[in-house]
Formats: sequence, structure tokens, C-alpha cells
Amino acid sequence: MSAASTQVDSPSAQIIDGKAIADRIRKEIATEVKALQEKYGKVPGLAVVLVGTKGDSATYVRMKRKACADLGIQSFSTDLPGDVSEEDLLKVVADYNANEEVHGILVQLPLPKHIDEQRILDAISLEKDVDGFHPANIGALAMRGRTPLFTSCTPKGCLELLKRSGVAISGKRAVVLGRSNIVGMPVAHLLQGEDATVTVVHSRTPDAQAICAEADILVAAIGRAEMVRGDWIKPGAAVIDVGTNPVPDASKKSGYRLVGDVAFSEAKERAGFITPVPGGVGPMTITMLLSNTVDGARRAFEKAAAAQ
Ligand SMILES: Nc1nc2c(c(=O)[nH]1)N[C@@H](CN(C=O)c1ccc(C(=O)N[C@@H](CCC(=O)O)C(=O)O)cc1)CN2
Ligand SMILES: [Mg+2]
Repeated sequence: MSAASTQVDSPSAQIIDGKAIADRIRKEIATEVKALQEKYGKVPGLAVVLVGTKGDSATYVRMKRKACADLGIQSFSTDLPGDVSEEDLLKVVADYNANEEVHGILVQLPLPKHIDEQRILDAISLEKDVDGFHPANIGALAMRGRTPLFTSCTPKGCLELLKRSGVAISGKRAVVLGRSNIVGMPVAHLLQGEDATVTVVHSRTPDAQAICAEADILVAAIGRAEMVRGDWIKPGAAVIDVGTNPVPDASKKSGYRLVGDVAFSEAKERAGFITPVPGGVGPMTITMLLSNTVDGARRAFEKAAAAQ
């Protein structure tokens, strides 16, 4: 069989370029920041709190602070030692809650083991919860007829990638692999809110492969390198790979490379759409954070103007 006819029989997936889509959205956000500044004479502000020196957390925090600077969003930074007490961290959150120039507060996760993560997230004002992790925002997301003030960044980014790539969601069978509070659970609610029929597959689900193989939309967020093989994919499915797993690679200066939860080279031969790792969902996470910050600022500016 010739190479050309092989391609016709088994067309490769459309690669969803998360970096390009994120860049386009960032331009829209920069325009919105300018418009707010012209109308209200103020800019959105985001506070980013880093505890400890964990390598990848420090990298993500640096990326968030740079993204703010690039878009004209005012950035507030607090870096705390890894042995900071829960009470001192709560005090930092309380100060940002009270600061009128701050419209979004983000505490980088994971936190050190001695800190009760949920207690910290619960302390963030609902109006400044740009990560969308507060139980009231999660609750509103889960309820029909209720809309959260903020939707978590990675799940929101996944939906944005599907929509901007023209993938139909309503009436489709969606499978979410993973049930974390940060990604799996909220993305399942978002897909259900778009009228998909959603199944959540997790570490105790028997025959995950058979369930994934029925998915028109598959979101993989289980944190296991290349767990989803090509034959798990329904032909033509849209595959959103949230995994970023480091695997040893002696050819890289860092000694590792990132792979997703999906075996990309196999899956792209069956999928209709697929996100790469890196360059798929990752760039959308920070972009959705910026978008949430601008939404929070707009609400605060409108409220202050109405009160005058
Ligand atoms: N408070 C929060 N903590 C964490 C979140 C979050 O949304 N809020 N998510 C993750 C980490 N994260 C942002 O904080 C994040 C992860 C990945 C990327 C990203 O752009 N990844 C790139 C690859 C980058 C690299 O080479 O290392 C990609 O996939 O293309 C951005 C943000 C956990 N903590
Ligand atoms: Mg809802």
C-alpha cells in the first residue's frame, strides 16, 4: 500500500495547538485590561503566593507573574519558606482579601504536608477565588441553574480548547479519566453542563480501556505517563491530554522530558482531534487564570461604580 493511500485509510488527528489558542486569548485579555483601565482608571490585580521552593511550583509561579506583567495586570507576590505555619499563611490570605487592589488570590499547590490545604483554600474570599477551588464555587459548578463566580483554570482551558477547535459537545459521550478536585471532577461537571453524557473513570474502575473506547470526547487527567494507548481511542474522538509526566531522557539538558497521560504517537493515528504535551492544555491554565482575574476585577469595578 502506498504512503498516500495509508493516509487516506487512517488520517492523522488534527493537533489542537494550545499555545496558539492561548496566545490569541491573551491578546483578547490585554485589550480588555486596557478597556477597563480607560473606563475605571484602574487595572486588575493578581496576588500569587508561593510556599517553599519546589522546582515546578516555582516555575509555574514565575510564569504567572510574567504573564501578568505582559498583559498589564498588576502582580502582588508573596514567597514564604516551606516551614511557614498555617496561621501565618492564613494571615497572608486575609491581608490580600482586604486589599482593594487585589482582585484575584492564588495559592500555588501543592502545599507542604503540615498545612491543611483545604483550610487555606476556604479562607480565600469567594469574590477573589480565581482558581475556582472554593467549595462554594465548586458547589455552584455542580448545580444546575447555578453559575460559579470562577471556574477552575485547567478545566476551563480544556473546554475552551474543545470549543475553539469546533468540537461538538452536546449529546456526545464524554469520558474523564481521573477524579481530582483540581481537574477531573470540575471538568466532568463542565462537560455535563454542556449536555455531554459523562462517565468518570478512576483508579478503581474495572476495564477503563473499554469505557474510554466509547468516548467521543476523552479527557485524560490521571497523572500516569502514556497510560492511554492508541487502541483505547474511539476513531475520530477528541482527546484532551491534561497529564504532564516527567520521564527520564538522557538527550535533554534537564535529564527528562514531559509526556502526557496519552501515548500521543499511537493516539493521533485514531483520534479526530488531540492536544500535544507540552503545548496543549498547559498554556491554557495560566491564560484562564488571567481571564478569571479580569472577570473578578470587572465585577469589583462595576460594584464600586454602582455604589457611588
Ligand atoms: N493554585 C494552583 N496550583 C496548581 C494549578 C492551578 O491551576 N492552581 N495547576 C497545576 C500547575 N500549573 C499551574 O499552577 C501549571 C501546569 C502546567 C503549565 C504549563 O504551561 N505546562 C506546559 C509545560 C511547561 C514545562 O515545560 O514545564 C505545557 O504543558 O505545555 C502551566 C501551569 C498544579 N498546581
Ligand atoms: Mg452549575
